[in-house]
Order: sequence, then structure tokens, then C-alpha cells
Amino acid sequence: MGEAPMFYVENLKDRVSNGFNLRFKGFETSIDVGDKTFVIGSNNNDSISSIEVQIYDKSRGKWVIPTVLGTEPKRYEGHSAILLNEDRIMVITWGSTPDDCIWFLEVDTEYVKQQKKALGTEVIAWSKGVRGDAEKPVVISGPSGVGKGTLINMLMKEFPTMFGFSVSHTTRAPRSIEKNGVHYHFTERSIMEKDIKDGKFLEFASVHGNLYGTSIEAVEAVADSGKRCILDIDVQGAKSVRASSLDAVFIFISPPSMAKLEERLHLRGTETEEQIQKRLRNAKAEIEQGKSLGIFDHILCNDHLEKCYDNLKVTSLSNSLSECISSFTNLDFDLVSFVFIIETPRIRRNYAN
Ligand SMILES: Nc1nc2c(ncn2[C@@H]2O[C@H](COP(=O)(O)OP(=O)(O)O)[C@@H](O)[C@H]2O)c(=O)[nH]1
Ligand SMILES: Nc1ncnc2c1ncn2[C@@H]1O[C@H](COP(=O)(O)OP(=O)(O)O)[C@@H](O)[C@H]1O
Repeated sequence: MGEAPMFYVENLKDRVSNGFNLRFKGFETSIDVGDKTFVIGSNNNDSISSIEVQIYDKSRGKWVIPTVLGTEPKRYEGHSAILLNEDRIMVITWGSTPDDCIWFLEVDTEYVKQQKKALGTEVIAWSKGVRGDAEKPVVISGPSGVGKGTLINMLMKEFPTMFGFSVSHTTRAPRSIEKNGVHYHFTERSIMEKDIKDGKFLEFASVHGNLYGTSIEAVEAVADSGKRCILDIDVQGAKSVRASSLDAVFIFISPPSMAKLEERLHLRGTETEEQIQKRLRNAKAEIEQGKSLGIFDHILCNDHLEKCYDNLKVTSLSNSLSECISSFTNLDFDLVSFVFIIETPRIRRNYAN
């Protein structure tokens, strides 16, 4: 099994003549990205310590302490680090469990660039790597009443250890059978708007007069459990996710006819007549967009439920781990030990747009 090379910071210390004292007392590595050097180290004297990052800006000859986003590795005894794709550093921590030893430090990704702009500081973002066969998230969209929830429930029931549902936030009122934290996180509009402003949401949209959104935490909770994330989001949300760096499978569920859709909404009986009519009006635009925008990898007609479910299984289970692994093939060290590691899926809305 190969191990990632260790980079020592001693040379950097020698190079620095402005008298800045590196705060690290334990392990240190340094990695150059453009005109910046990222020094990753432990920040106290304990044998098991937490991680800290300082940046040396070579063009300005200055040290910077960045704003840290995401969950950082907590307790570890040392680490190795290697640059991937010129925009993120893979950190392998020592003395951690196999499930907790791979971390990604984003230093120059689109997300980090946006956050730098928004916050006006240097920014780094941590995310945890996932071991195992977690694969691409599955985004499922379609008009209200088409059967998305029914199909997702079937998938989760048949494959409980494989799929995990991304629990969205919404400002709409709960239906009688819906549980807070299970079907949705039901929330106040003002709170959700503030959380969106604070960058806690990967995507959000106004649907049928209410606000809906996927929080970063919801997706990372599924990824951290080693499961494949299923997102039930509208076409606008799917468009945002498609424009992000998240590599997902996009599936649109269409009804056999508008009459059947209306019948299903009436039979479900969870909305008033007025709400049903609003959903049907919106459905027309959604179906048109779903079929024409080129967002979706698969469009499945939910006429006969079992048949549609079989098609859903084929489309959502077919993408293989090898596609995910291919992104690591540009590494110049022994890949064998990393073939079952993929990055925590993060999806982020491009706030600049
Ligand atoms: N963009 C976005 N849409 C969501 C999210 N959660 C749910 N939706 C969509 O909001 C719409 C309304 O959902 P809901 O109120 O549960 O009604 P239903 O579709 O009739 O079951 C559906 O199209 C969902 O796919 C989310 O987090 N983001
Ligand atoms: N293929 C189907 N044939 C008939 N009824 C269906 C089919 N798929 C789903 N339904 C029913 O249609 C209603 C709406 O389904 P639901 O899963 O709540 O839709 P969505 O989540 O897309 O709003 C439910 O009462 C469900 O039992």
C-alpha cells in the first residue's frame, strides 16, 4: 500500500525572513498553490491535536490566517498532504480510524473563490472524504403529484443501507403525516432567508409560493453516513445543482398525462383545490423545462408504478465507482490505497450568478 509523500515546512521557514513565528508545535506540511504556500500543522503541544492552516502569500511577503469553512479534522497525530487538481489538498491524517482519515482542503475551488469575494478574506474549506462505495448523488425532479416521493420511498425501502435522503428545508406547512426532520425541516421564512444569506444552503428555490432549499449540512450528513444521497428538488434546484461542481445523476419523472397528474393530486388529498390548481399550472412549465433544458440524464414516465420503479433502479444504480475513481488518475503516487476513497459530495449554489 502506498503512502502519500510528506512535505516538510523547514525549507519554507528558512525562506521566511520577516520574523513571523509559525505557531505550529507538532507536524507541519507545506504545499504551494500559485503564489501562496499553505502550511498545515497541529496547533498545540498535545500528542493528539487539532489541525490549523496558515497561508504564506509570496507576492506580498505576508502570513495570513484564513477564514475556515466546513468541518475540520479534529483529533489526529500527524498527517500527509498532496495537491489535487491545483485547487484542493488531500490530507491523510495519522492515528485516525479508516473512516476518519481522508480529508479535503479546498484552497482555490470555485466555491472558495466565491466565498473569498463575499467575505473579503482568505478562505479555506474542509470536507471529509468518504470510504466505501458511496457514488454519485441522485437528483430527482418532476411536477407535484407525479410520484417522486413514492418512488424514493420504494428505493430507500429496498436499499436502506445504500441510499440516504437529503432532508430539505421548507417554509410550507407540514402535512398531517409529515415529520419535522424526516420529510422536511419545517422552518420560518425569516430564519431560512438568513441561513441562505449566511451561505448554509447549496441551492434553494421558490416553489408554489414557498421557499425550499437543500442545506450543506443535509447533504453532508448523508455523505458522512457513507450512503448515496437522494435529492427531491424542483427543476430550478436541479438547474442550480447542474451548474455546480457536484457530479450527480439527474432524473426527471414525468406524468403519463395532465389528467392522470390531476387525478393523483386529488387522490392524495393533501392540498386544497386552489393549491392543486396552482400545482397543475406550475406542472406545465416544469414538464416543458424538464424536457427541454438539457439538465436531465434520464426522463422516466411514471405510468405504471412498478415499471417506472424498475427503470429508476436501472438509471440510479448504473453509474459505477470507476467513474469517480477516474478523477484521481492524474496522481503520480501509488493509487492502490485510494481507489475506495471519493470526496464528500458538496453542492454549492453559485451566488455570484
Ligand atoms: N429547489 C428545491 N426544491 C425542493 C426542495 N425540496 C423539495 N422541493 C420541491 O418542491 C416541490 C414541492 O414539494 P412538496 O411541497 O413536498 O410537494 P409535492 O411535490 O406535491 O410532494 C417539489 O417539486 C419538490 O421537488 C429543495 O430542497 N430545493
Ligand atoms: N404510477 C402511479 N400510478 C398511480 N398513482 C401513483 C403512481 N405513482 C404515485 N402515485 C400516487 O400519486 C400520489 C402522488 O404521489 P407522490 O409520491 O406524493 O408525488 P410527488 O412526491 O411527486 O408529489 C400519491 O397518492 C401516490 O400514491
